[in-house]
Amino acid sequence: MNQFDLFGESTQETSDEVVYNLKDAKIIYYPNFFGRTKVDFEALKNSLNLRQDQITLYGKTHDIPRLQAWYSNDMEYSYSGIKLLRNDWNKELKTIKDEIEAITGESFNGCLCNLYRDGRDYASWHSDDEESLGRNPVIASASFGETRKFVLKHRFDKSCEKVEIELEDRSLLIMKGATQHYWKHQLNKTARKVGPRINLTFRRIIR
Ligand SMILES: O=C(O)CCC(=O)C(=O)O
Ligand SMILES: [Fe+2]
Repeated sequence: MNQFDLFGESTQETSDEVVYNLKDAKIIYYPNFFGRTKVDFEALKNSLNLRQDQITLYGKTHDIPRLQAWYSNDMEYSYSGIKLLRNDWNKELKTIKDEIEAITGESFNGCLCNLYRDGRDYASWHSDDEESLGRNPVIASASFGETRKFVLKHRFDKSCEKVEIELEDRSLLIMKGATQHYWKHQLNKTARKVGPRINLTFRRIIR
């Protein structure tokens, strides 16, 4: 049990902390991390400058299977050949960022926002291992809306079992240590009829 308070008052409210003991990874899950935050789903969604970005693979251009937006102080961001348009922090993201920073002791200067409109939207296997994040980045991943399944698999050791985590509304997942070097992750598609989900991944760009 990890006791903490998002607004610095003393409180009996607690959040369970689930620590995953994995080879070559440090992953902590906080269900209901944002239980008392004032930001709600619609306000958050409306605050984001979400866009349909495109990716070019083998000479063909496709819509990526979700909407996204990039927020940061002044850093541009790109991955897999997608260059994101930069936005200035807004009130909603600042509130969420402050709450995460208070608990993790980290400081983030960027946030990649994803909107999964329904079960057809997803994120395919990748690691958040862009050079701009440096070695052993801390990624803080906040979820709002529909619960969706997040899966991790070891990149090299096939004897490691896949790890599945149901990322619930108002939860926070921290990935740190060597996780991005040794593991890939994805956000599964689902055939179930599901509502929208917003995922915010706070990052620290170092160059
Ligand atoms: O939606 C998620 O939970 C994962 C998103 C993700 O992996 C990313 O943006 O790098
Ligand atoms: Fe990722």
